[in-house]
Amino acid sequence: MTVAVGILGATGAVGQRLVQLLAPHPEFEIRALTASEASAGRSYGDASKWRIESPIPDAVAEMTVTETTPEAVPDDLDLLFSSLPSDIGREVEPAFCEAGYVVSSNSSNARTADDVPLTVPEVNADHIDLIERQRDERGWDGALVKNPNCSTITMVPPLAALDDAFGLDRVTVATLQAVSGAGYDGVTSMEIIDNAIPHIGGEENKMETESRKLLGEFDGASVSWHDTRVEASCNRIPTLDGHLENVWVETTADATVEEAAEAMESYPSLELYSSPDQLVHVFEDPERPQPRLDRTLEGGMAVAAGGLRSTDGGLQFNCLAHNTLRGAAGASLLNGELLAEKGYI
Ligand SMILES: NC(=O)C1=CN([C@@H]2O[C@H](COP(=O)(O)OP(=O)(O)OC[C@H]3O[C@@H](n4cnc5c(N)ncnc54)[C@H](OP(=O)(O)O)[C@@H]3O)[C@@H](O)[C@H]2O)C=CC1
Ligand SMILES: N[C@@H](CC(=O)OP(=O)(O)O)C(=O)O
Repeated sequence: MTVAVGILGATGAVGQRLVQLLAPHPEFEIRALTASEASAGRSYGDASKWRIESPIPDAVAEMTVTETTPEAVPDDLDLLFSSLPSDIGREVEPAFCEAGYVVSSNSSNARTADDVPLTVPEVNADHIDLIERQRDERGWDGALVKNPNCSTITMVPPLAALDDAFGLDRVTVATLQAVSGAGYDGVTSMEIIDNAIPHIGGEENKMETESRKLLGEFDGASVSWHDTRVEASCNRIPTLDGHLENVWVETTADATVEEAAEAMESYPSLELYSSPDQLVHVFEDPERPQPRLDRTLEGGMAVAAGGLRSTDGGLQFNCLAHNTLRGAAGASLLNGELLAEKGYI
């Protein structure tokens, strides 16, 4: 089976990661690349200012970038990936869905909308069937599916493992986020070198809401959000890739460190092409995980955890994931693979 795909916002930090992951994909084939008016009409190699460690794929470099409108892309595409700024995504993604395209989006708009599936396939693949309600209510032939914020994705797999085994009552998290999370033009070197910035606009609220939707129950019509309390504090630090997070949890049932580690390590992955063999890897070395050493675990698609210890009433641990792979492009790709497996494309 060949799935013809396009990438909206293909020239950006996440768009380039999508190209990197899609170019060698056995089933998905890149047929369209879009960006802003400034890039439209140029070759992808020229417009993208490729910044990824592996070379730009030759065939993709020669493709012409188009504007980001339904009229500008081929109408026989099976799937679109969207890595647009959220204000642009908010405007154009519904237009693509209305025109019949299925969109797997990484942008933050509409993530918490009642009829939009927000999925991490290993955690809540069943929520994808919200598409039925979305199509009924919006009259779309296409569909819109979201992956969560990169910081949220990093903590949710270990939290899901703890929730399944012991129940979750309260989560507190502090993040140390890489500069690539702000996009290529997001943080200047003068702002971030020799520094840390204790604010990332809107990020705390995303972690506090998206995590509860992801961990919620889907009854076939709507998602009841998990009732755990989640509190976040987000910080930018001068790493390039990989978000590291310090997490404190209060569990409903008591959990020892050994039981918690076992719950995380045995939390199941999926058989999708881009799924890691093991979703959460737990380090015993208290100095791990570290961004530079551990962000490429299982091709950047696994979550690394460590520093597990008991606290008064719960547990503390650290976790890490590659923000533009597992946290963004890889997350959208997994959702695309889930859409294919479930027959939505
Ligand atoms: N970086 C990360 O770790 C993560 C990012 N995200 C989200 O993913 C999305 C993309 O992020 P990122 O790749 O970092 O952003 P970038 O700024 O690096 O890239 C933005 C992309 O959108 C295109 N674009 C900008 N304006 C327009 C427009 N008016 N019309 C059409 N296309 C436009 C750009 O094209 P051009 O080159 O022509 O300007 C570029 O392709 C954002 O919503 C971001 O919040 C989510 C999780 C993690
Ligand atoms: N805000 C995140 C990345 C991001 O763009 O998140 P979102 O997809 O929720 O907008 C960061 O700076 O690391």
